[in-house]
Amino acid sequence: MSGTAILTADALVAGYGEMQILHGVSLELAAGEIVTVIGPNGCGKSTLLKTLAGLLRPQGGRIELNGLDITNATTRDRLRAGLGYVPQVRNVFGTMSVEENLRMGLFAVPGSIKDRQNSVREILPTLAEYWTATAGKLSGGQQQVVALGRALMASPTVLLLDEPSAGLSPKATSEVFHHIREISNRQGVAVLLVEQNAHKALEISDRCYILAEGRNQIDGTARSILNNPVVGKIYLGAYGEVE
Ligand SMILES: Nc1ncnc2c1ncn2[C@@H]1O[C@H](COP(=O)(O)OP(=O)(O)OP(=O)(O)O)[C@@H](O)[C@H]1O
Repeated sequence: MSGTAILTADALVAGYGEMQILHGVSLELAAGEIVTVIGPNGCGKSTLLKTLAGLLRPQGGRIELNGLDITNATTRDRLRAGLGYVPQVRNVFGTMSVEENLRMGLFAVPGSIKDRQNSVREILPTLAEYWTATAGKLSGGQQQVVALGRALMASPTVLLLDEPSAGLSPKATSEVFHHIREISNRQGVAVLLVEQNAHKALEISDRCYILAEGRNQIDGTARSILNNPVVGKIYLGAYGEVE
């Protein structure tokens, strides 16, 4: 990793009731980095993001954001400290307009709605095309951009994105990934991405963590993971032929 860590997870243990899913997962994220977490179905990728976002209380380990211990902080406090989260499903308010969806992004943090909306529209100019539309009537790709926009309203320093390409066409996936790259490049936001679409995600990523059975397996630069034939065969093979 280059630069100082903005988000650190150390030896996270978490799960659901008696069922432990994460058995000591650790990771670091620096400002402006895009880092992808990949791994087999059910290995705990979404559980990791939920734990970082504060939806699941860890049974062990520590999470720090900007040097602040947020291990037991509420989701609201995490949001205020600069942690944004876009879940995989139900990530827009379907009956509200795009403009109203973005307003909702500022519910827990102080700020001028108009100023923030203007700033978000500069980073995601495509929002202007469907600004007054009802969010639930938009395509999957457009809804994903709305979800990104809503998360950006709170001026996060870190964005956690759970499978932003889920259910999208290859074209829509490329567009969403382009927006993610822009958010990182132009705003210096650190992005932690969980993805099934490992190849495409790695193409826009700086680094990668591979999880298996709730544990860290391999990590390295995205390039080294993409170029490693053994890793490619085991972890990327299933996705390698998908455009
Ligand atoms: N709310 C829940 N209650 C109980 N078990 C759950 C819950 N959510 C997930 N699990 C279980 O936790 C394990 C890890 O799930 P998780 O969604 O974190 O995996 P994942 O790596 O994101 O998988 P996928 O790639 O399929 O989305 C799975 O066995 C899953 O069935």
